[in-house]
Amino acid sequence: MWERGEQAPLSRAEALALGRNGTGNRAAGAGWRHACHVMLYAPLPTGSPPPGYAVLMQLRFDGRFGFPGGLVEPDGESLEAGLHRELREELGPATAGLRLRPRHHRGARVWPAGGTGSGSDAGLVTHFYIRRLSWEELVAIERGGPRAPEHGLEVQGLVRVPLGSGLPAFLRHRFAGDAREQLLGALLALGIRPSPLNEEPAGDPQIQVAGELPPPPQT
Ligand SMILES: O=c1[nH]cnc2c1ncn2[C@@H]1O[C@H](COP(=O)(O)OP(=O)(O)O)[C@@H](O)[C@H]1O
Repeated sequence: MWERGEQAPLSRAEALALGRNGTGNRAAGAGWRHACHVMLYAPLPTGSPPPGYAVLMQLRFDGRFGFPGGLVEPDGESLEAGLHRELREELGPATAGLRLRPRHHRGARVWPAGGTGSGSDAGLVTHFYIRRLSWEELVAIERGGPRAPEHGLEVQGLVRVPLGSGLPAFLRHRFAGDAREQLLGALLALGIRPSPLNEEPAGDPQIQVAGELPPPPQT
């Protein structure tokens, strides 16, 4: 079972200072694997209804939702190069020219060895990036998705996150790693939050959005 890290997010530099597989944090008896995922989003064309953004996630092979990305090679591949490689594999050729920079890094979380339930003796660091696209870039990536090498294998398809009344229901899905927390944090940063008015009537104890949703009605 994945246990949520309690610590505050680390900066890119702090997370890299932990080291990589077998090269860092020997005192803890384990190296660190680094995984990078990115939220790609774009403003909708002028005149579109609020909240005015399209935000991409993907349905993974394991039935969970997550952001595009994956594990960085332990042999010196930079975080951004690893993320870019994963994007080309998962989303296809439309991402080939996409520039991903350290300034797009929005924080990292540390998952000590065994915390993923994978049985791996390496801890995991999940890095989160946010990259704004033009509308044309986003649509090109969506259209190119079926041509990606991993389409239908690791990735079942890209989805736009429903940002209106469907958001609370979307958040009930299962998410990979800390993707749900990453999504919520990114949406809040964009000024998007689930409206209590849009909340479904029967309260679901699994839905807890920054403690802002009202308690379920007493029946
Ligand atoms: O969107 C995400 N946000 C945060 N962590 C994620 C996300 N997707 C997957 N993970 C976690 O990161 C690790 C590696 O990710 P992923 O499965 O994408 O890599 P891979 O495709 O290289 O095997 C997994 O343990 C997974 O739980």
